[in-house]
Amino acid sequence: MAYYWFKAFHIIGIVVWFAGLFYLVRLFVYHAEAQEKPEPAQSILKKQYELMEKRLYNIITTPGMVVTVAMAIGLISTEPEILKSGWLHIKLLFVALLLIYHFWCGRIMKQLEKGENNWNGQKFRALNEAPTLLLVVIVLLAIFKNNLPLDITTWLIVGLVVFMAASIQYYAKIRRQNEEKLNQSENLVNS
Ligand code: HEM
Repeated sequence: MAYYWFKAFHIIGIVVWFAGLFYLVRLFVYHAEAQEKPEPAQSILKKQYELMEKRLYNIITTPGMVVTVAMAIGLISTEPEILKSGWLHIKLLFVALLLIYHFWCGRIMKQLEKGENNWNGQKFRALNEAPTLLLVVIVLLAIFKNNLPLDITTWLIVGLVVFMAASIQYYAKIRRQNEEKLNQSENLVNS
């Protein structure tokens, strides 16, 4: 029975962790764009995003990670045989990448606070696609385990995820270009 409790809270931890990671990097997008705004808007927005990022990272994202990992340790300690499974070893490689991404985001947060990060919104938007790919691969490994099919269906699904991520980036780019054009024509009318 303990195994099911660990698994339930493992999945709850994952949901919380990913919600935090996705929202954090979205805040980085707004934060980076705020740095291009005129004063006093720039300082006001910067302060607000710093506060939101810190709270999100410390109260949601990191606890989500801790719960996920702690419950995984619980799962393994109740069924140590699992440690011999090949799929778990591969999954752990991707989880390691996810952990690196998590702490790297924490570093970016501090750099933004000190004004030491000069990434633009576009770069952060692209960065926000990385956890999507990790999520898909890790969940597929956890579900299919050693039977993960590497046939056309899997590649079609991975291709679809990449296509969706690229389409979102493309749509955001077109929308920003239209906004810039609108702002330029408004400035022309006002001047
Ligand atoms: C320290 C890192 C992790 C370890 C050691 C770990 C280990 C495990 C173990 C032992 C199970 C039980 C497998 C079973 O009952 O068949 C499990 C289930 C699961 N894990 Fe993880 N996990 C980790 C992180 C993650 C992450 C980051 C995700 C998602 C991105 C994830 C997704 C899942 C899912 C969806 C299940 C349920 C699979 C099922 O019931 O068939 N895990 N994990």
